[in-house]
Amino acid sequence: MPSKTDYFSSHWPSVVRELSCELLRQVAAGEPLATTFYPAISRVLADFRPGAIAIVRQRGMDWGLEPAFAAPSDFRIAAVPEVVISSALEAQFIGHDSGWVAAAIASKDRAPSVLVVQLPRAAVDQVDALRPLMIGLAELAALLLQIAGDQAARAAEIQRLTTMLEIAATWQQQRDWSELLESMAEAATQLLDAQRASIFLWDRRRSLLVGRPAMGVEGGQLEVDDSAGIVGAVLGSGTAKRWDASDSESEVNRKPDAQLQFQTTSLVAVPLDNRNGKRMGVFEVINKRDGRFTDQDEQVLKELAVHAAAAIENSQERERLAQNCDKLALAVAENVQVIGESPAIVTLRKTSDRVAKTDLSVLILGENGTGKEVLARSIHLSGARRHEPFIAVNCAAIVETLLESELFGHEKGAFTDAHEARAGKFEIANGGTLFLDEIGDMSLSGQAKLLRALEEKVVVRVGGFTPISTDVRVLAATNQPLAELVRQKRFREDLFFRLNVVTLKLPPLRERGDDILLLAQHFLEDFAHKQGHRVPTLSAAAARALRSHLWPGNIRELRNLIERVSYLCTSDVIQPSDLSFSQSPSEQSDAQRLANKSLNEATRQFQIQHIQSAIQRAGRNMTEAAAMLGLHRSNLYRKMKQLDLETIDD
Ligand SMILES: Nc1ncnc2c1ncn2[C@@H]1O[C@H](COP(=O)(O)OP(=O)(O)OP(=O)(O)O)[C@@H](O)[C@H]1O
Repeated sequence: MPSKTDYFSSHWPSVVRELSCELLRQVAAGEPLATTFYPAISRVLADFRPGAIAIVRQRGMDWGLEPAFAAPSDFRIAAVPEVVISSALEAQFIGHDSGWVAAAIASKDRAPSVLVVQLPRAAVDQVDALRPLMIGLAELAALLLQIAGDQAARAAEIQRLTTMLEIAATWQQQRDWSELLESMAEAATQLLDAQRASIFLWDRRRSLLVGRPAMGVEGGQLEVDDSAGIVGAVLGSGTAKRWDASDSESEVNRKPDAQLQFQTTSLVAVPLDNRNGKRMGVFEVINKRDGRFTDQDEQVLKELAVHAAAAIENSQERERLAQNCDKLALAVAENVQVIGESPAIVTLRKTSDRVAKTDLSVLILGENGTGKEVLARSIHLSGARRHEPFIAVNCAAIVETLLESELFGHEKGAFTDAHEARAGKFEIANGGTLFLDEIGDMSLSGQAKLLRALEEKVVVRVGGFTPISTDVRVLAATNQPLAELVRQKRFREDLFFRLNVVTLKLPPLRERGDDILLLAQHFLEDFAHKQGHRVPTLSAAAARALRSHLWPGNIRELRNLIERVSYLCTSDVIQPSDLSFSQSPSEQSDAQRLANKSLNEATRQFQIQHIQSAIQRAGRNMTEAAAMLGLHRSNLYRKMKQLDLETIDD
């Protein structure tokens, strides 16, 4: 091969120099020479009236046309006498009496090739004149072929890297573990033009390599001894290895072949190491379709292995995170339980467990502080949405003008204080649960907008135009008699039915019997734990006092009371005198508190309160309490049983 400075100097005839300038300019401009090369040579040789022109190249034992240039379609390689080609290779140039002249194309790393030209008989005399021209053209062809070869190699490298990046990107997004391994095997078989590929992950504990995918094996997974065969050797040494039938048979482990009913004839295996260099396994590709695996195949597999190891590690990390997340959700769910063993609560828990598994809308009814939000959270945490957000909105706490923006969000400048765009609760809760507390307090116009969002599953931010799809489960709660509000036209009937697919009613604490003590115990343990104290016990009298209190503030009141006791009581046993029941505002007016009740219920509640008050005033002496109430002691007991009150022995 001449060096670049030779082209335009010494021995090239000027026409070849001119042609080289023209063709190199084309190459520099990125124009392919495939179709222009032969016409250009024909021009240079025009005076010799050439017939056929071509570059032939050795292919195994035969000769074929040089694929880089498009030879004329009527060129018949068989017409070129073999001796012309072989002589040219030996002597650089030959003019043969058959009319063919040929010049060898020098090349270090390409198969031998020769420029052959057929001349009319008359021109054979001019062979001497042709010699410098042919040698110059052959040297130019060598240079161009080298450039074309370099360009093709660069294009192939770019293509390979692009494919590799695409593969790596898909792997990073792959969520399913077995699909990930299958996709790795497929990419490797394609890129290396092989029959099969497997990823062997190292199970150190069992000293096994677990190979996936493994076609034909039950469970699609193959287990081999981690020191056996080539895969074992690569795992142990950390260096890549190639093998084919000409190598020692003893190196391969034939057991997998027997299991897979397959015959390994060649293989390449490289180690799979994680980012910190820790060995994870081996990536193996089997049976090159055409010949044996090359250096380049090994290199490609090594690069694939880097991406594969990263994707496998990410996927394992994701799986670990998901498991941790599950554990966390479980731990949270354990903390958010509807505590209680009273029949009403047991039934409620059964129903709520069932609805948790669905996406049905649930309306939770109950007085203030009965645990409506706790129930809503437990439904969320027991359902498929538990890893997604739980967003609670207190509809009564938001002024009407802001409700829409709170729920649906707003765009910047939508109103005076909208200094920047903000997502609404529907958007934030996307994928999860939206808990609409105090729904009975929502204005009629707010109700209309909410209904539209629920029906269309789409929201539009205030001041915006783009519909935003939402996938939200809605749980609503109220302490108001919602059906009554519908009758009074203060709550939309259509929204009522939309929210009220399932109704769960939380009973007031005073109707939950011994649940009061279970809850009290729960809070005692909780606060003692927070303070790092021993859990105090309730004296029998204190337990009775808790049981007989009316709990207008329900569980919230109980929790606050236990919190106070936990912090203030210094003894290990809690006495009735430690229980400072706070005066509820509702207790100030029985008439007000009982206003919504039926006459029967109001009478029942009045009787309960009146009896409890008498018992307390009588210092828990039942005979005295009965006397204060103008009843016989046994009548008082009967009455208390009727009212489901716990009786006290004197
Ligand atoms: N099962 C429970 N376990 C522990 N705490 C509970 C439980 N149920 C209710 N509570 C506590 O009682 C208080 C009131 O509960 P929650 O807020 O769920 O009631 P609510 O009915 O939604 O009240 P409101 O009607 O005032 O919104 C909270 O402090 C809550 O932590």
